[in-house]
Amino acid sequence: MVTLIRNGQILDPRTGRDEVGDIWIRGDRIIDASRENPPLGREEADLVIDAEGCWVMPGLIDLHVHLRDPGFTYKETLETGGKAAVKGGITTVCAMPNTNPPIDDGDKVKAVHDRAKVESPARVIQLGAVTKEQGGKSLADIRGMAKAGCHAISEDGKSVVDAGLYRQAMKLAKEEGLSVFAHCEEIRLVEDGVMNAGARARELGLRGITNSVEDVIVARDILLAKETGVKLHLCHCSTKDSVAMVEAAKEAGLAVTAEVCPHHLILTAEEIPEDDGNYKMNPPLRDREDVEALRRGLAEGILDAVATDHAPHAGKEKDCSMKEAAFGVVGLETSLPLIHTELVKTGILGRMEMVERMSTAPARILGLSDRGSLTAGCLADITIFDPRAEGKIQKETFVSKGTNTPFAGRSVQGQVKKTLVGGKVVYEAR
Ligand SMILES: NC(=O)N[C@@H](CC(=O)O)C(=O)O
Ligand SMILES: [Zn+2]
Ligand SMILES: [Zn+2]
Repeated sequence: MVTLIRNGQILDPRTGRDEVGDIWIRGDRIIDASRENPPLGREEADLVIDAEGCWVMPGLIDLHVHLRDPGFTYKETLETGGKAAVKGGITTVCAMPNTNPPIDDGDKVKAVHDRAKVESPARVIQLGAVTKEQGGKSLADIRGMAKAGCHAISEDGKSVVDAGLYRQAMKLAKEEGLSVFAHCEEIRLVEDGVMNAGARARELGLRGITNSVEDVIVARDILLAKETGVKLHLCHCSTKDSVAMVEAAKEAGLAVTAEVCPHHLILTAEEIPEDDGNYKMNPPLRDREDVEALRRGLAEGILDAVATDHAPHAGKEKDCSMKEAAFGVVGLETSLPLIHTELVKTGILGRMEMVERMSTAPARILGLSDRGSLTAGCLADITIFDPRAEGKIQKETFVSKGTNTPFAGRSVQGQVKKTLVGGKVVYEAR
């Protein structure tokens, strides 16, 4: 099967290619072709996709997603999460292991990978837990999970409190060539906080989460990574001091990378209109100066990647006071239009930088040399995005089981038109 994507604005951060052109696909790979040297006549392609006026970019890679499968399938499944991903232009997701049971051995990683190939239209990389049952007491089967292709370990949902155990995990991860994806939260500093500490929490009569909850663990984890030499990836950075510490770590030459979520880049705690559980996530929405630091960090590449931390929950777990609500918001279907509208259209991020932070950098962090680019030989995982389309975020249209978003009703510019995974069209806008 040969597919031709015609006349799109090709955006490939790995080569810097930014021009109107064609992409040719044979089977599941992109093939070497230029306008002057097409592999076939246009009539001979099995499928021709007209991408005029659209951006053609390497499929987005989301380093941080909760698919809730197995065990919490009332919130999301491999199928619904995978469909939400490709609708959002995301072709590979890293699934966090805080399922039920938690993914803590090689067989559990393999089981998700086997099922995902059948059930999810997006590619799924299952990350492994750091400790057995995410219990924080003994190490998970890190070697077995590495063999099953987990790419990284993460205790996401919490931090490993025991620094000694965490250091052992890092040493083992390094031996196995795995990264450690760190959720940074000093639980003993949380004191039942449910939103950012500050004026808005006081006005709403809610307990606050200070920046130090994140910052002290970011510092600890960077120092442990320095000692062990493991590749450390910091999840959902939300504070200005996190950005400063990542910058310092990079200047010191450490193998530290970091991600930031759309909600932390766009919303502040001050903008939380009322005590509504749909504004509750971990880490919480922060102050304006944190948001400014995150934006600067992303623009300058101190923060490497945008990841959604897609965290679906059932309606009854979110449509309530922040005191009762579960932590987490969805993001797969809204990330690209939000980042395009709020950061690219506003001039904070170039369009090429956007693609770099959402595809090329995540591929590099995961060590996936055949994704994150549109060069010949790469997997034909491709997102076709119309930057002109006007739209609104409407939960009613979500294919995720989760509708817990703080962005409902918001106007956005840009829409995913088609998503290809391995050369096959897996999503098409109606
Ligand atoms: N981010 C969240 O608020 N919630 C996540 C856990 C996590 O990412 O830490 C979840 O699993 O629901
Ligand atoms: Zn987390
Ligand atoms: Zn998470």
